[in-house]
Amino acid sequence: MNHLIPAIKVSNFSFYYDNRKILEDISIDINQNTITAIVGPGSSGKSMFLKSLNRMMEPEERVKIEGRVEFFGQNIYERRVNLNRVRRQISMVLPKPNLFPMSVYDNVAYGIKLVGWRPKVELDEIIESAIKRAYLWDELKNKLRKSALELSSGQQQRLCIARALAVNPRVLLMDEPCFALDPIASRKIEDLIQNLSSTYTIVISSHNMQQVSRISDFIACFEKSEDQIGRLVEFDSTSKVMSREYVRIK
Ligand SMILES: Nc1ncnc2c1ncn2[C@@H]1O[C@H](COP(=O)(O)OP(=O)(O)OP(=O)(O)O)[C@@H](O)[C@H]1O
Repeated sequence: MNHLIPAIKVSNFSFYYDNRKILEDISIDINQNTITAIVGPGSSGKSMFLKSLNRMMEPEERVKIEGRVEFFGQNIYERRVNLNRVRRQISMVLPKPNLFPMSVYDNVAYGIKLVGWRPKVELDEIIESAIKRAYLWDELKNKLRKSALELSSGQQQRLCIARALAVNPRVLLMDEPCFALDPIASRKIEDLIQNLSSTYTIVISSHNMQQVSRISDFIACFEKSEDQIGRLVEFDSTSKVMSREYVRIK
């Protein structure tokens, strides 16, 4: 892969919760328009790491951080950073669809309205475009006023992706996006993620190595050592990590 440009550059990042060290000394470049998969055993800090990339875990009394997370050169943990802007540009999708009990349309509109008022015509256009980018338009164009909770789990998760896309992010963080889905719905999400990577930078956490080998360009392997601290132990292109994995399994 030529001309890799880091969208997010993490340097010597450590994360503490209630004075307990959860992640230690993570350094990694998340390259623009690539899919980076975070893998590792349970409780190795994958979710905390993802949430650290858009400052969802805000440093306060219980949360402390060390090191830097730079988004196109700007440290997002600097005080003067506009947090709403960071979270808009680095958008997150959670493991289980977290839609509100409102219509399909209103769910996607929700995030846009938080950002500011827009005329109805413009809102309609943004919502249509986001649903199209999530490859859901054909399925949902006649159901925009129906409750989002009536959709299948796979459709709900893709609608969450549409909602994340509607605010025009540059990076999509996806924490086990296929967690609650059957294999067919999972494959649709995988296809969608691959298509989106030409426009967006994507970071996904997953327990499913087959899925990771199918869709990612880079793999970051986290481990939890005896001291219960999560560390990055390997980061390389997917082909290299998978070939080493193959040798280990053999
Ligand atoms: N809300 C929380 N409060 C306190 N500690 C937490 C919280 N969420 C996670 N932790 C702790 O942080 C550590 C890392 O958890 P995290 O959820 O990031 O791991 P993970 O690798 O994503 O796990 P899994 O694969 O099981 O989802 C664990 O030791 C966990 O107990």
